[in-house]
Amino acid sequence: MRVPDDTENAIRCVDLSVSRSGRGQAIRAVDGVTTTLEAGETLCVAGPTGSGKSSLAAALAGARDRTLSVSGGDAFVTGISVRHPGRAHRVLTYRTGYLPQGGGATLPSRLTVSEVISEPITARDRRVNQRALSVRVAALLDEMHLPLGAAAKFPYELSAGMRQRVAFARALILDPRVLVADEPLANIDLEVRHVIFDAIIRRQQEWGMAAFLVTNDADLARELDADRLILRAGHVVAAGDAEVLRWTPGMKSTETLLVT
Ligand SMILES: Nc1ncnc2c1ncn2[C@@H]1O[C@H](COP(=O)(O)OP(=O)(O)OP(=O)(O)O)[C@@H](O)[C@H]1O
Repeated sequence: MRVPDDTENAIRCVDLSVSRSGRGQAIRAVDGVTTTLEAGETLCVAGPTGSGKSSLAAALAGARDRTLSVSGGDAFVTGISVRHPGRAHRVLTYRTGYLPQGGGATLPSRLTVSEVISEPITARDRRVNQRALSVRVAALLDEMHLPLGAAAKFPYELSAGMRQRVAFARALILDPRVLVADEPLANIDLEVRHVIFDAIIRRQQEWGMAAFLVTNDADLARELDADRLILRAGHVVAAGDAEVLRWTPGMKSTETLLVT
């Protein structure tokens, strides 16, 4: 099987629609989104609650979620279709580091922090060199400003902010080409904000990691010199770079928010 590989466009959404089906009827959580994120760049997605940000992120990350389906258009992540990834799904989730919404609060409770962080590797290959893995986990703990002793602890023994940094480390363990992080700053104290910021910048500079971030934090978008995408009711209402947001005709900037 030859897996597509687009090294320029980390993410390319083409009229992408994503449906959610809960107990009731399916709804279109994301409706006709077209956007591109190039390698090495950052895109911050903002919008009010229920506007489809998390559904978009989950679809792009190839999350296994029965309530979620790509119902129109497509998106290509490093060239791999998220609508019909087929056997390339494994490569898609290998190239993409995913921090789901509430990632810190939903860590596997029976695993130690070290096991949680290394799970994306151990789940793929059980014969991994344990010593090399421990070194890698230790380096990530250090980068996340977490004590080395946290490795042997269980998630419930850590604060919410520490757990979020553990979830972030887990998203980074495979040296992803694309980071999809849903509210990466959730529960993160002001003093350690820069840890998240620095980790993203370092990887962008080292290997051109692209970052797709769900955040309503305008400061983060500014600090990362990110492009912006503003959603409302599943639609893109504005998009642009850090300086200029272009509003979709018919949308009033005052309606939307948050991103000034
Ligand atoms: N697991 C789910 N099952 C069914 N419907 C869902 C599910 N998750 C989200 N939805 C619905 O999909 C729509 C988009 O929600 P989504 O969580 O993607 O938006 P959001 O912008 O990320 O919101 P928030 O900022 O509150 O997280 C909403 O109408 C929501 O009710």
